[in-house]
Amino acid sequence: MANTENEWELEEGIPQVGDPFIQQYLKGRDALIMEERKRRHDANLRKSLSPIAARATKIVSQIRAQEQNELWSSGLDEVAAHQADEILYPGVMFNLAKGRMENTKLWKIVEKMPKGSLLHAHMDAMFDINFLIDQAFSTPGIHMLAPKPLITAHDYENAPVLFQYSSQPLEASEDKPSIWSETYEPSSLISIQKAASSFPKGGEKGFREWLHTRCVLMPEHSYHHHHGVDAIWSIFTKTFPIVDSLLMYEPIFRACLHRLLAQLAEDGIRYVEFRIGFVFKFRKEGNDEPEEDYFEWCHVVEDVVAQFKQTDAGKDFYDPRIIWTTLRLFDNEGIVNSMKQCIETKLEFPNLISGFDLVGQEDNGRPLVDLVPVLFWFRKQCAEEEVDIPFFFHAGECLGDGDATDHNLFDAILLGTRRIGHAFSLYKHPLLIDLVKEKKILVECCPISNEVLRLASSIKSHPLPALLSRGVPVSLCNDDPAILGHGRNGLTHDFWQALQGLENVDLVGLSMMAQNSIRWSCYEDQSTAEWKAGIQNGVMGKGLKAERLQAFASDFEKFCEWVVLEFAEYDTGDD
Ligand SMILES: O=c1[nH]cnc2c1ncn2[C@@H]1O[C@H](CO)[C@@H](O)[C@H]1O
Repeated sequence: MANTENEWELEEGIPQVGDPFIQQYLKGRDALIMEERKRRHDANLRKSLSPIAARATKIVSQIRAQEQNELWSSGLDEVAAHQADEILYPGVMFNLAKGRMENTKLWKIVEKMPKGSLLHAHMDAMFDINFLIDQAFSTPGIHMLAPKPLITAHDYENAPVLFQYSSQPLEASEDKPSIWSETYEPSSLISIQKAASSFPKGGEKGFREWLHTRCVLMPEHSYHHHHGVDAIWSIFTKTFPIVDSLLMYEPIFRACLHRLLAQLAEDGIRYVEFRIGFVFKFRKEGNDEPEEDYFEWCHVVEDVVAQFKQTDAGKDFYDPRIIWTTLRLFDNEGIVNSMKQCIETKLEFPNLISGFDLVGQEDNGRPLVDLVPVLFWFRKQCAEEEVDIPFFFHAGECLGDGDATDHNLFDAILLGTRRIGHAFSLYKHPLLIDLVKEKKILVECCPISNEVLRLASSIKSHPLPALLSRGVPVSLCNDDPAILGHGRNGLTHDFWQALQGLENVDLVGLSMMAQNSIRWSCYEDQSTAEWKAGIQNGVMGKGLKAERLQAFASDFEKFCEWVVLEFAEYDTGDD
């Protein structure tokens, strides 16, 4: 067959691959590809791989290729595949891939990989909702309230509801009309037990299911990309008050935080910088009155961390820190009040508070340029109080090209942000890309969040590779795993998506991003000069950061040894 083809081609005068000038073309082509690779984020790391890491990388890429061929094609014929909505290909949307993804060899590998630090995660969006609901039922005194009764289907889906601790006896709820009745007295407290047993759609079981749907984005929400970003944000933002109101009672918060830290450690993460919007009210155990400030909340965080570090799972975990966040849609007064609280809390808990940011939908909130006066005020105030609270701004989490949200990137950089949250629109800014590299700013990239919140419909259409190819430092983050539908804490899903969906991202690429997460961790207060030196010197530097990079290097080497042993059948030996 090949011969006949060949003969035909020769007769026609078609040059053959072996011909010297075609070979020369191919050599030039390879050289161009290699030349471009030198600009990639992981080019240097690739040159300095240990032999075992090089072998593990090849093995992982082999497994990826095999799974792409065997697992990520449905085996159904075209019509059946369409009917079953099972059209599988590498890079298929997160929620459609999730179940299958968690049963792959690639998953087993990524799960085991040491992942460094988690730098972009909203703490209140990280607690497994079913666990939270269990806690609400098992903790004495949890009550439900709503500004108006929930009657219509629309109310069930949208109306605000909250939870609150109260010392009032259970019987106090007994004779009151429940939340689901026209005669419910607005904002009166009904015990969660009564609210659940009187739930018209299936009692406690139905109540638990309903509550769960009010606290997470369902897969269908993420599929409907044509509904746009604002529509999903409107559902997304309604989840937070419910979750926060449950979470911000001391006994529940303690149980949830301890469990969360254990899950992160289990996933190979050794440090986390939590963002949390300080707009909730925190109640200490048994207190009807909420705290006025966040000192008690900070005490609890420190206490739970200390307890966790006593456990076997927590012994290698580094002390987490908190990026203080406020909402970008607040007016100046609201933002300044939060800034004052931030400084007050920093003075009291210097080791806990690491930075400042503004959260909430960027398109729907105030752009950074509007906030320049208050941000300058904050800087001055910090200087007067002799505290260092660097910025870690969200910016460019949008589809805009040249609109106000897109322009947040300019301000984030000009205002000296140390990292940028999302920077989804950065790939459209050649000058800013150069600046980000020059100023050593890291992009906290959250690929699954961007998919679910409808900025990209798949990892394949995500701007991550556009940044990596230009040598922008990136770390992968999970943003809001409990609400977005990751179904578990950790970075395995986001790492897996990048590895499986992007041919250019292999084990070296993942390792680079994990190392970056350590280099850009704000483990301790540092002046700008110290911070930059720490990043610049990396593993060769002195101090905490260098030590932790060394620890990662040794963990990663052990992990590579495991890959080589565990998947020996894929090992084709050294080059
Ligand atoms: O991806 C995000 N971009 C901006 N804000 C966010 C994102 N995820 C959560 N929040 C915001 O953070 C607060 C909870 O800590 C919530 O206000 C939520 O809207």
